[in-house]
Amino acid sequence: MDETTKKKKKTAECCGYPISIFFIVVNEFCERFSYYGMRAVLVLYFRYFLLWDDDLATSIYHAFVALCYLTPILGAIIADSWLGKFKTIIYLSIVYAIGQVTMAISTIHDITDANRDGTPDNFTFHIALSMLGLILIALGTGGIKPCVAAFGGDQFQEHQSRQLNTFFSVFYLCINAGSLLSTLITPVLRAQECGIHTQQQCYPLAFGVPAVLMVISLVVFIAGSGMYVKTDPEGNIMWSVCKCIGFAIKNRFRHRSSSYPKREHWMDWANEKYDKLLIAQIKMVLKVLFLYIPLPMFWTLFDQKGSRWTLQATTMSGDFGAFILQPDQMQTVNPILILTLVPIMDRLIFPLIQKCGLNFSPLKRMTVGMLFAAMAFVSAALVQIEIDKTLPNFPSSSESQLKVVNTYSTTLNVTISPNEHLLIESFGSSADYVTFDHQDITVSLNTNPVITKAFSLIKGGRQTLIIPSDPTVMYLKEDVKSKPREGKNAIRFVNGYTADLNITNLDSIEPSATTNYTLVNQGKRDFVLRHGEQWCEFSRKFGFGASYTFLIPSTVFSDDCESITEVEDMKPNSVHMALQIPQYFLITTGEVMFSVTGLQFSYSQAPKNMKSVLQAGWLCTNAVGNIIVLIVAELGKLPKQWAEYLLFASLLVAVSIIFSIMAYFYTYIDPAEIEAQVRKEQGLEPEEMEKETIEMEEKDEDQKNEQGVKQTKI
Ligand SMILES: N[C@@H](Cc1ccc(O)cc1)C(=O)NCC(=O)O
Repeated sequence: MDETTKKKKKTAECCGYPISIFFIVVNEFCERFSYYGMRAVLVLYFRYFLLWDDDLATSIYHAFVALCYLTPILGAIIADSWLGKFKTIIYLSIVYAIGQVTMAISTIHDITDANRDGTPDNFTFHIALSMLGLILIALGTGGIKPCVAAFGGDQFQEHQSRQLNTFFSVFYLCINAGSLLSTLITPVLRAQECGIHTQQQCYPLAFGVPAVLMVISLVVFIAGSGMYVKTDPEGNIMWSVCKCIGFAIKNRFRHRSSSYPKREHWMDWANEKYDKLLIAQIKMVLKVLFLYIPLPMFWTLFDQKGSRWTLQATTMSGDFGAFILQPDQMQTVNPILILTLVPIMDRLIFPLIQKCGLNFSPLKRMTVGMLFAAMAFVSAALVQIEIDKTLPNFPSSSESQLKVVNTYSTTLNVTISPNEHLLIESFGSSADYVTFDHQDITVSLNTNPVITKAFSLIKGGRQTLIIPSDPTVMYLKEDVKSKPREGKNAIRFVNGYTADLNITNLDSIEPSATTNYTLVNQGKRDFVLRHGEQWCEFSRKFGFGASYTFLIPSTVFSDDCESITEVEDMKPNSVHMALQIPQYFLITTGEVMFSVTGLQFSYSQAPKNMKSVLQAGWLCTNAVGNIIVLIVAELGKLPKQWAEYLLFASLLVAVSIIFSIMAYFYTYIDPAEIEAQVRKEQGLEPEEMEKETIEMEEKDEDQKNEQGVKQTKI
């Protein structure tokens, strides 16, 4: 059907739904698979392929997500004023697919690995290519986002309003089915090994599969081509809207004297020059955009699932008996709950509320959704308080902490000036860290003769004083001072053997030396210790987030590794990750009430020619929410994490109260009805009216030049 045709065509239906919806829903499933699948491994790619540090990786990741929610404005402008939704989706999906392919290519290390050592030789090439890929992806995914939902809505006829509401729920289910599958699959693909010259983590596969899914998404969308209802772009509507608003403000200012009668709405000051229909449409959009002002706060809390809550999970135990859950996998609870909650809400809760005679209007649902999100953060705060009880007492920025490990042959009396006395047996350690509020210390050992040595401790750090078999060379070794990342365990070895030792996956250690920390996953791990022909095997079962120093004695080979002792520098996590389920349940219930409803509301309250614009406005609230997260992260945190969670919860409660007041004064409209009424008032038939709107806009510039601004005194 020609895009210039203005009337909706009668569409083929199945069970009361337009068949074209099938293609849109499958397209959305594939696209969200592609987006979330790529996002799931993106930070790891930055961190371990491009070798960026944690801060840079996290900042670029959040900046990318924010960009993905800002580009919808561009997509909406292109769709509503130039290409129409159908062509915009096709063209921007091509850009998106090219972006995904570019991204996948940028992860092939063999392209620049001339020396075949498994790492790229030209990082600039990989960074440039991946940034280009990400920009194209952000443009594509953000650009099509407001168009796809609105285009789906356009497929419904007026008599299908019940089906239209179900469509938005099914649409949301598809988003979450796609994202759930991809967030489970792409990390597994990434963990495979692949490569031409050397075998490395398979990022090309982890990014390649989302690229393929994006191509499939495009093909599916094109396949439905003949069945879609395609509404026209209305000319440069955004430009007309801006000019009309500008004129209203200017005209109001010109007539600011009290001798001019007031007008019902400030936009009515555009009456002299602009068409009544356009003014009525702008009023509708502004009313909704005004309501959006408090909404970013919801996303600020919601998007912390991926950051703060995942970090919280790294301090918890993911041992569920039958399976082990990694901290970042906990996020998949969100789409799983969406898939169960959306049908329950739609089929059970909302109809039940309606049956009870309660008016649970969209804006009320959104307010309740915000309150649920606030409760989720209260729940997160309670969990945090439980975790804090089990966390070590880390030093403040002005303190230093010290532990002593004795690998000398006898028990030692260790005096740390001025008045710390520790009795430490051979191959043992002090019970816990001793905290100092000064850095310079002197250590004395009761050896014969007494050995005394001065040390300067690291401010805000944790260190261990290693006393080797020759105590005169005792030395400080820096310890981990936060929970190891991703729930892993940090381990190291002190070599009390008389010669160099080789330990599986570690460099050779000299006698009396201590290795740096190595991160090991939860579960049983085996290490082989070797010196020349001699070897023994040492096994240890690890939990989550602990840190150990293993002391290897000189008798290690004669007793088959039995005599290796373990010093627990940091206890394993003991609070179970299942305690996060209530907060996930609350935030997801909030999401269903807030986000699914917001999507429907944005569509239903927008005039026909500005539906994508309003969808973009809705998505922008998400971008602003992400930017707030970035700012809060930069400004620093409250000293206690639970206090920060409570602060966010209180802010959202305050915002939801403001929103409920704003919502109270909002009157729901039927844009089509208002438009018809304005047309009637002007005595125009619908088509005549639309023609006139376009003509007026075209004439607008000429009129301005010929007559100047028409000044009518009212
Ligand atoms: N519930 C989110 C999707 C999601 C899935 C997995 C995660 O780890 C986080 C979020 C959702 O529906 N978002 C809307 C969208 O359009 O993507």
